[in-house]
Amino acid sequence: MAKSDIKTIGVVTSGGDAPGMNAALRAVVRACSYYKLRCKGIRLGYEGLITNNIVELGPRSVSNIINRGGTILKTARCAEFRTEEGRKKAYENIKKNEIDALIVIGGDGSFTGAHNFEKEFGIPTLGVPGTIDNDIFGTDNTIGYDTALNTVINAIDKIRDTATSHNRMFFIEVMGRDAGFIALNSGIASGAQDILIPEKKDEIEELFEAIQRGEKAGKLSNIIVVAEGEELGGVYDLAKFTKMKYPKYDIRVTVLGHIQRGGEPTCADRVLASRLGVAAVEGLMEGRSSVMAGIRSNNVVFTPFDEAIVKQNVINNELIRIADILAR
Ligand SMILES: Nc1ncnc2c1ncn2[C@@H]1O[C@H](COP(=O)(O)OP(=O)(O)O)[C@@H](O)[C@H]1O
Ligand SMILES: O=P(O)(O)OC[C@H]1O[C@](O)(COP(=O)(O)O)[C@@H](O)[C@@H]1O
Ligand SMILES: [Mg+2]
Repeated sequence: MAKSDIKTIGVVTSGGDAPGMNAALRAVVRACSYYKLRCKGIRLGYEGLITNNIVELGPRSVSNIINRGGTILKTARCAEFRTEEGRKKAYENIKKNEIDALIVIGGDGSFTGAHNFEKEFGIPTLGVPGTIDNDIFGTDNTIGYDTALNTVINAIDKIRDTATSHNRMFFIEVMGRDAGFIALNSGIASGAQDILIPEKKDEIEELFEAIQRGEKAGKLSNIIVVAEGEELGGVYDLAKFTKMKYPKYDIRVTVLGHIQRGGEPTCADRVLASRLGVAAVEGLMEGRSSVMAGIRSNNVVFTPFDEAIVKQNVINNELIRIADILAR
């Protein structure tokens, strides 16, 4: 579709919410207004496309949301959009609402859906990476990741107070689905004795060695950060095995859970979201589609959905190395 053909842009937040999605939505709406395009918000993720839950958005519709977590459009995981039938209903509503192009703020699953939709119905789609997991190729950071990291280290700092007071060992599970970005970075920032992530093959003996090293170094309490996708086992099993091996340790488990998805976005996430929201509108106006807007080395880049979905955002081995050096 040529630049001049786009008159109305639809915008949807989809998949797990992430702090900064509202800031991205605001940027999309304000950029549309700046370029004199209409903007329509699809509520409840792809479900809103299927049920025609679509609202007109103007610059004042997004007042006072830059600082708010969650998404005012709401979001969902929508099974029906995975079916051709569901996407056909979505297309009918896109036509009914005269939407010419779609901006999808979400994760890899949402981009897969957008990509399929564009291939089937020719509606240009453009992705904005919003997920706390940071598991998307084509951007240094995803929207929400920095906020989630800060939430995690604030929580672990509190746990450290009580761990130290009681000479206890804590196993702390953090989110990330199959990725260990949150675990590795929060583990370093909170001074963890060991960090277990799915990207690194871990043996239980290595965990025990890390614990022994801590003991030899005179540590009386320990924080072990475990990514939810860790293949060696979940936090409860790891705590159980450790207790069997070292009965003298007083061990507790904390699963941080959905607290990691909420809260006001950090400055870094607000700026990232603002840049990517504007880039998404401008990208569509330049005729780009089936791509994701991202920021790499401080520059806006567009990565084809095919690549963004299939390729992995790789863990920096340097971080694994320094985590090991510092836990001594
Ligand atoms: N293969 C697919 N085909 C069509 N739609 C999909 C596909 N995968 C995911 N989706 C849509 O995207 C939504 C969000 O995907 P999900 O993986 O839950 O979250 P995220 O986008 O955060 O990774 C799903 O609920 C579904 O509606
Ligand atoms: O809220 P739900 O549906 O239980 O999903 C939990 C998952 O969502 C996340 O918080 C975010 O993942 P997505 O951004 O891919 O949706 C993961 O870290 C976690 O595994
Ligand atoms: Mg995902």
